Order: sequence, then structure tokens, then C-alpha cells
Amino acid sequence: MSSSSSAAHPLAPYGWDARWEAEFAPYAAQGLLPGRVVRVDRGQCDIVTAEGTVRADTEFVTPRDPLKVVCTGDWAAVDPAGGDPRYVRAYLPRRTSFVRSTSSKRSEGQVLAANVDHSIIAVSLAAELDLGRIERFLALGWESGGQPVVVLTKADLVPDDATLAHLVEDVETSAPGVQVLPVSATNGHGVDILAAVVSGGTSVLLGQSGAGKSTLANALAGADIMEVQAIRDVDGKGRHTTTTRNLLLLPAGGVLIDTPGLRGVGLWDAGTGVGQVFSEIEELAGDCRFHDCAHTAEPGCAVLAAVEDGTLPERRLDSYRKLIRENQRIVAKTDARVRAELRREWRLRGAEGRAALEIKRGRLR
Ligand SMILES: Nc1nc2c(ncn2[C@@H]2O[C@H](COP(=O)(O)OP(=O)(O)OP(=O)(O)O)[C@@H](O)[C@H]2O)c(=O)[nH]1
Ligand SMILES: [Zn+2]
Repeated sequence: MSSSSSAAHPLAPYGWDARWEAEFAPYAAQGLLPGRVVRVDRGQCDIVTAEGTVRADTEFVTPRDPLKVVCTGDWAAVDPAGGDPRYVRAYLPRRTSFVRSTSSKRSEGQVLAANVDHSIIAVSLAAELDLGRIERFLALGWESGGQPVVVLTKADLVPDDATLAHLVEDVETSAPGVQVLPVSATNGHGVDILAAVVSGGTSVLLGQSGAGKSTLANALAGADIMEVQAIRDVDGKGRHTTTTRNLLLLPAGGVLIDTPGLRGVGLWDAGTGVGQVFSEIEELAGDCRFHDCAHTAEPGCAVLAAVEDGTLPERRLDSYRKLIRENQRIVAKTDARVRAELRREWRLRGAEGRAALEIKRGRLR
């Protein structure tokens, strides 16, 4: 299969590529249609296929495990025309997934979006920068398996270029391996660059309320947004004109997923993500004398040495510790096995650990 043939595919703008096509082959052999899920609600979903948007029942892809329920962004195998109702028969294994780990009683997570390539973290320049908060959103973004991008919104409100450069630099220090992009939807500054960054895949927008996500989505979607949503309704049941899509094609290329769930996503369990946000600290830790160095007072600690000589800002180390603790606490709340492990670990840490255990115990129950 050549890449030119997949580029010509009607679903290519939605991210269909030679790899998806190869994975879909067994379903194609059964006469099923490939399509991308643009919305899921009430036991049904909307799927964009080469023939237009179709509505299909999700009964066969709604298992008890919430992580396995079909969701926006999935590549689905749907019945061809004639099925009444049509059913989603299966969906392709996800390359990445944006999971909310429920902070409540249920220990399972919930998938908010599938096959996400970029997490755009919107941060307003109208308020004072909270680097710790940015780091948490980054952890969440990394955890999803996509590449995070930090967008500093409302750049027009920053009085001068030198100040702006300074702010960008501050955020860059907190975001190794991540592009930091000042953008203004008001004067258009940086919008083209962001559009180019997200043109190559599927993106989600994260950030606090008021950070400028909707404004950014509109700036990216441009005037074409209505046309994109008015895709042909092949089943002729006229239901699609009124429902909103959670997955949009962007005029400069790429796909944007914006669901209510993602909108409200907080800062939960993101263990491996935290390591990526603080990659320079994890790298330094490799040089600590002790393999299990906690970087508190150990001799030969490379992390503390870096704080000492000024190469690592102390704020970064504090933030790292805080996020790791927070993450452990949340995981412990929902996972009895980890809870038992944590207890054992605290016990092993001796008197100090026991004291900590007593304090934490109250919160874990
Ligand atoms: N000056 C300026 N204001 C902006 C810019 N982008 C957004 N705003 C303003 O910031 C406010 C919040 O923007 P929204 O896009 O609604 O923020 P949001 O992140 O979608 O907020 P939620 O929907 O609550 O999650 C609005 O009053 C916007 O007009 C910008 O580039 N410059
Ligand atoms: Zn150390």
C-alpha cells in the first residue's frame, strides 16, 4: 500500500493512513466500512465514513470495562448501508488514549478521547503564570501518549516583547521537550504557527476555564467550521444537523477533539507523565549515588547538587515532589494494591515513614 493511495482516501483528512488501513484489512474483508467516531451518546454514535456521516448503535462496543467503550476519535468498523440499525462491530486498537482516572469510588478510568497526537495546553497570559499548574497539565498530556504543546494565550495583553520572551522562557524551563507558543486570537499572532503544529494529527485542548480554549478552537477552525459540521447525512434521517460534533476537521489540516469531558478534565493520576515533565530531574537522578535516592539529604545526590549549583531551580524540585506525592495519594485512594505497597514502603522508611503513614492514614480511609 503506497502512502499516495492512503493520502487520496476520503478519510485521510481525518487521519486515516496506511497503518490503519492495514489493521482494518480483516474487517474490510467482512464487508465492513471504516470510519472515525465523531460523537458518542445514548448508545449510539456518529461516524464519518467515506460515504458521509452515519449513525450506528454501539451495543457491541460497550463492554463493562469503561476503558474499552468506544469513544470519540476511535477508528470503527461499521455495517455497510442496509443494516437497520447499523452497528459498530469493532474498533481498531488505539495508538493513544486520553484517560480520566476517576477520583471517586470506581477504580477504573474513563476514556475521553482516542488516538490523540497533541495535547494543546492553553495557559492565559492575562493572569500570573502558575508553573506548577502548567506542569500538572503537562503530566496529564504526556500520560495520554500524545505530544504536549503549551499555548500561551492572550499574548496581546503582554505590554512588550521583552516581557513576552521572558514569560515564554520561564514556561520553557518547566516544559522540557515541549514547544511553547505565544498566541493571540485577538490580533492573530501565532495562530498560523499553531495551526501548522496541529495540522499533522489529532489534537485536544486542555486548560483552566477562561484560558481561552473556545477562542482558540474558533481561531483554528476559522469560518469553515459550519461547513465542516454540515457533512452529508447518508442515512437521510436528518438527525445530524442539530447535534454538535466533538471532532472537527481543521481547515489548515488536522483534527480537533473537544468534548465536555475533556473540558472539565482535572489533574489526576499521571504517574509516568510526571516523569516526562521533569525529565531533567529524572536524568540527574541517574547520577545519584543511591539507586533509590529520595533527593532529600542523601550523600552523593546529583539532584541536590544541581539545586546547590543553581542549574536546577528549587521550585522545579518542589513541584516534582508535590506532583509525585499528589499522584500517589490519588492512586492510593482508588487502588487497594498500591495502597498496600505504599504502606509497606512507608514502614520501610522507618520512624519518619511511620509518622507519615499515621498522617496519611486519615486521608486514605
Ligand atoms: N485579549 C484577549 N482575550 C482573549 C483572547 N483569547 C480569549 N480571550 C478572552 O478570554 C475569555 C475566555 O476565553 P474562552 O475562550 O471562553 O476560554 P475557555 O478556556 O474556553 O473557557 P471555558 O469555556 O470556561 O473552559 C473571553 O472573554 C475571551 O474573549 C486573546 O487572544 N486576547
Ligand atoms: Zn538524589
